[in-house]
Amino acid sequence: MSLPDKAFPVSWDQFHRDARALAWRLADGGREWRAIVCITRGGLVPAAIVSRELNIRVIETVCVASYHDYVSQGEMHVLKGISEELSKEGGEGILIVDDLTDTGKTAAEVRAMLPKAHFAAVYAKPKGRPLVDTFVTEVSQDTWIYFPWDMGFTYQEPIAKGTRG
Ligand SMILES: O=P(O)(O)OC[C@H]1O[C@H](OP(=O)(O)OP(=O)(O)O)[C@H](O)[C@@H]1O
Ligand code: HPA
Ligand SMILES: [Mg+2]
Repeated sequence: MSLPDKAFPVSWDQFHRDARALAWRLADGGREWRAIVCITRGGLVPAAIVSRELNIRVIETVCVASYHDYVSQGEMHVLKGISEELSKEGGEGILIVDDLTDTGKTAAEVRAMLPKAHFAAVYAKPKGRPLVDTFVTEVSQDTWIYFPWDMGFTYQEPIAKGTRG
């Protein structure tokens, strides 16, 4: 599979703001969460921010891998599941956190483990959106989101160089 046409680069500042906006939305409902289950690895970063804002002290991971070579999604591997203590009662009172949902396959896999949990992601693409209870920004399906932890500073050609023959 090739890279989607459009790029949505996200800086650390922007990600922090968007993750905080997610926390505000979650706080609006006035619900109390007994724990966060974050989907590694991308969910670790928003989970740190949301847990700080909502004062949630119990953080569990569920370790899922499916994108094996950057943009191509393959078979889903659950490398580490969720503790029995947190899975009880179908995950009632649990907040699942991820950085984004794209096709929705990762979200569907984790939702099946915790059917009563609330699923939150910072960004959502249209295919994954129905699987998310709370998100901040929708990004089109033909857009790749570039997260700050995947990026580095590189030289950029001047705009004029690319536009003049
Ligand atoms: O909706 P989907 O099409 O399933 O894709 C969304 C998932 O893909 C990315 O994780 P990835 O599997 O690349 O692992 P990572 O979080 O370790 O980077 C992202 O962090 C989501 O968890
Ligand atoms: N960006 C980064 N990681 C991803 C994406 C994306 O758009 N979709 C699935 N994993
Ligand atoms: Mg992930």
